[in-house]
Amino acid sequence: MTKHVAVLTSGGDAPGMNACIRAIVLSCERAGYRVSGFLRGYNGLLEPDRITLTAERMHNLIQQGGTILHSARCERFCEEDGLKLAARHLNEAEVDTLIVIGGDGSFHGAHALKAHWQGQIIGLPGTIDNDVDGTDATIGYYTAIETAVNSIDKVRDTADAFDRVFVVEVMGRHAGFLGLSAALASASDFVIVPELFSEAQATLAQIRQQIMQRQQRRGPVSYVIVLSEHVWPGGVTRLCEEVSDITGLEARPVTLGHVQRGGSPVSQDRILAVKLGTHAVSLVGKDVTDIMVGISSGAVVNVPLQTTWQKQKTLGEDARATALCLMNQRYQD
Ligand SMILES: Nc1ncnc2c1ncn2[C@@H]1O[C@H](COP(=O)(O)OP(=O)(O)O)[C@@H](O)[C@H]1O
Ligand SMILES: O=P(O)(O)OC[C@H]1O[C@](O)(COP(=O)(O)O)[C@@H](O)[C@@H]1O
Repeated sequence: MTKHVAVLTSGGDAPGMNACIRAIVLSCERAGYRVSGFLRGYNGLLEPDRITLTAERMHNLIQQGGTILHSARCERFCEEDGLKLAARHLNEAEVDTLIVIGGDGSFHGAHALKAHWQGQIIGLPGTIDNDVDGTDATIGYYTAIETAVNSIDKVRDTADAFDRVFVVEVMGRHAGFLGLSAALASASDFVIVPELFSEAQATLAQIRQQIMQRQQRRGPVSYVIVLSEHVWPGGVTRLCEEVSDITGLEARPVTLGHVQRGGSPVSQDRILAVKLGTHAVSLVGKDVTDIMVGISSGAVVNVPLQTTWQKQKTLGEDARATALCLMNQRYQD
C-alpha cells in the first residue's frame, strides 16, 4: 500500500521550516508516498487538523520565512490523554511516518508519543537557538544570526555617532549560540551569554575597566554589548542602568525579540533544510524510528531522539576562546 507521511512544525518557528517541508513533499512525491501536514504543531494531531500537501503547493516556497503549517506550543500533548488521542488520530488517518520539525521540546513530545503509537517517528531540528545536541546546526540558526548582525550593525552606527553604550538583547532561550555568533560577526565589544556568565558585579567591573581603557586610548568611544535573554538579573534595561551608574555614560537598551525568528532563510539554512528533509524521507519504511536527523561535520546523521536533550550542547572551545580574545578579555594582560 502507498505509504502515508505526515509532517508538522512545532515550538518556536524558524526560517527554513518551509524549505524543509518542500524537500519532504518533493521527495515523497518522487518516492510515490502520500503527504499530509498537521497544522499548529501538536494541536493539529489532537483536533485533528490536517491538510494534503502537494508538489504544486511547494512552488516559490523555499525562500519564505515562517511555516505554512503554522506552529504552536501545546500543553495537552504533554499529558497521557493527549498523547493517546494523537495516536488515535494518526491511526485513523493511516499515517505510517510522522516527521516533526522543531526543537528539543518538540522532540520530547515526539519521543513521548512513541509509547502510544506504533508508526515511525523522525525529528528534524528547527530552532533559531541551535540548542539541540547531536547536530552541529539547526534550521533557522544561520538566518537568525544574520538578522541579529544586520541590526547590531545599525545600532553601531548610532552608537558611534553619540559615543554611547548600547546593550542589544538577543534570543537563544537558555543557550548562547545565537548571542555569541551575533556578537563575533558584528564585532561587538562585550558578550554576555549563559555559558560565559557567572556573576553580575564581576562582569560590570570588567565592562567598566574596558570602557575606561578605551577612553584613555581613544577619547570618547561607543561600546556595544550583546546580551542573551534570561541571563542578566533585571534584564537589559537594568544592565543599561548599571553600566551608566559605573561609567557615567549614556546606555540604551535594544531588544531584538521576535524579529530574529522571521525573514527569508539564508542559503545555509535552506541547504541544511533540504538535506535533512530529503534524508528523512529516504528513511521512510526502514527499521529506524524515534530518531533525529541532524548534521555532523558536514554529514547527515541519525541520532536517537533522547540524546538531543540528555546532554547540554556546548559552545565549542574555539568560539569561546575567540570571544574572550576579541571581546571580553581584549584588554587584559
Ligand atoms: N515532555 C513532553 N511531553 C510531551 N510533549 C512535549 C514535552 N515537552 C514538550 N512537548 C511538546 O513540544 C512543544 C514544543 O516545545 P517547546 O519547548 O516549546 O519548543 P521547541 O520544540 O522549539 O523546543 C510543547 O508545546 C509540547 O506540545
Ligand atoms: O515565542 P515565545 O513563546 O515568546 O518564545 C520565545 C522563545 O522562542 C525562541 O525564539 C525559540 O525557542 P524554541 O525553538 O525552543 O521554541 C527562543 O529563542 C525564545 O526564548
